[in-house]
Amino acid sequence: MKHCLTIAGSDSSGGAGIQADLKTFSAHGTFGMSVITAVTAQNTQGVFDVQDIDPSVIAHQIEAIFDDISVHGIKIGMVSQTETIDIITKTLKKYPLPPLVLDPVMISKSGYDLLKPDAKKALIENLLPMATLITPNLPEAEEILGYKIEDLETMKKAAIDLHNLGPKYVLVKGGHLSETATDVLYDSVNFHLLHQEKIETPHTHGTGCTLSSAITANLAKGISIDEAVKVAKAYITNAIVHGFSIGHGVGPTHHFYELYKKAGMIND
Ligand SMILES: Nc1ncnc2c1ncn2[C@@H]1O[C@H](COP(=O)(O)OP(=O)(O)OP(=O)(O)O)[C@@H](O)[C@H]1O
Ligand SMILES: Cc1ncc(COP(=O)(O)O)c(N)n1
Repeated sequence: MKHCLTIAGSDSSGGAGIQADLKTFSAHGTFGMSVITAVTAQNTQGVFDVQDIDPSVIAHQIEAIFDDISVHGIKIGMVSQTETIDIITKTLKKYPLPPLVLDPVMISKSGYDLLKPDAKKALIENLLPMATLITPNLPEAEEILGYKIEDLETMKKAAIDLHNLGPKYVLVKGGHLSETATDVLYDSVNFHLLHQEKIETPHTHGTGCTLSSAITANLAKGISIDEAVKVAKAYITNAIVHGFSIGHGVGPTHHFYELYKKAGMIND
């Protein structure tokens, strides 16, 4: 069995962050482990509070895992502040690393800053070059590059410019496009377009977390980058199709729909 590690923030409502990552790892038949960078108080309606975890505790979590257990894939999500990024970078550099997927989480769907604006520089300089793959959404790619991205042509240009910042591969996600949800994968030579019609649903909490964890699990299994992203795209699309309401706002995606249906837990 492959072991996948998420280094990210906790989402008390279970739709995004560490909780979405662990569900995704399990759904892919891998063993999930976590390093918690921050604890958020959030639900389907918003983020209400954040407690950053002390950098030494972040370092100790990483060391506790790597000193004892083989890690076959790493996903990094919410990293919150410069001190957090610095300690993650410094501690990970002590170990040989498996494929590392960086989701450069900046602002929640509900509009809360999950990365302090002054930490953008550390994210770009320290974490981007360590990544096998980065998975920015359009606002994140715009924030890193400083120009507007609104169609496939500018997504391709952004992928090349982001690749020049150090990651081996780049996936620019099109969930924020107005017409389609087409993503662009750039492997330093070719573009792979992952076409998908927009699914009409309000329940998209944690889509980016889920996609990056699904890719991580696929890479941990030794699947090639283009196939890992293609299979993960099918996974997130299915998870969005079966997204559901659990509160009064933006509900989560469904990781175990087929399993629950087979077990007679879903009747539709
Ligand atoms: N309404 C939708 N229909 C189909 N696919 C979608 C939809 N919304 C997002 N996606 C897909 O979900 C994946 C995640 O993309 P998205 O742009 O939502 O990430 P994100 O904004 O980083 O998510 P999060 O804010 O939850 O981290 C991408 O493959 C994107 O194309
Ligand atoms: C801990 C954590 N990590 C990531 C997200 C982004 O997810 P979304 O944009 O769907 O709110 C989040 N809300 N919380």
